[in-house]
Amino acid sequence: MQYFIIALVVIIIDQLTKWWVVSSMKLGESITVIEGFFNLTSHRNTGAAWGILAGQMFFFYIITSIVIVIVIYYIRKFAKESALMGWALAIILGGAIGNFIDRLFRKEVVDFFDFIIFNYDFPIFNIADSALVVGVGLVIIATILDEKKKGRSKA
Ligand SMILES: CCC[C@@H]1OC(=O)[C@@H](C)C[C@H](C)CCCCC(=O)CCC[C@@H](CC)/C=C/C=C(\COC)CC[C@@H](O)[C@@H](O)C[C@H](O)CNC1=O
Repeated sequence: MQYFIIALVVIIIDQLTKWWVVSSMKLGESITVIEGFFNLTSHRNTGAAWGILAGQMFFFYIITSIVIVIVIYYIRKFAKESALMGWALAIILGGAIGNFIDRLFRKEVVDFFDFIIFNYDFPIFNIADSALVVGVGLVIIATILDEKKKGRSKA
């Protein structure tokens, strides 16, 4: 159950930051945080990463609903065995719902983290995207650790 609270915290932080960007920055406005490396830029994306499938909201509703159902199923199934897996899935759940809320009510996703890495202006993203990427990374780590643990117990 506490994993759903973690997802809720991610959603609240995500929605609060997006609300701040929408209410206090003009579209396209950019605030330099670290010169040449990190800006806060008010951006909108009607697609997924890199703007793929722009405008295909119905597709995103379907995909995100499937992601949410699968993650909830795995939280119920695996979170008892592995707290790390529970946290990872909860963070993914929060990220998926965070962007889902934007797609439902705004018909676009609010992005603002603008990093320029080695002169490449990485696509502008948000807390929900970060949660999704970090969550997927943690699922991979939890799975590897779990396989190692199983391997040791068999040996
Ligand atoms: C992170 C998943 C994207 C997120 O998926 C979601 O919502 C999920 C729940 C629903 C999608 C419809 C389905 C998954 C699509 C998978 C995908 O796209 C491949 C991703 C690979 C990954 C390997 C590293 C890149 C990551 C890139 C970015 C994030 O870097 C932190 C740049 C984000 C910016 O383009 C920003 O404008 C995006 C905008 O905010 C909308 N966000 C989404 O669609």
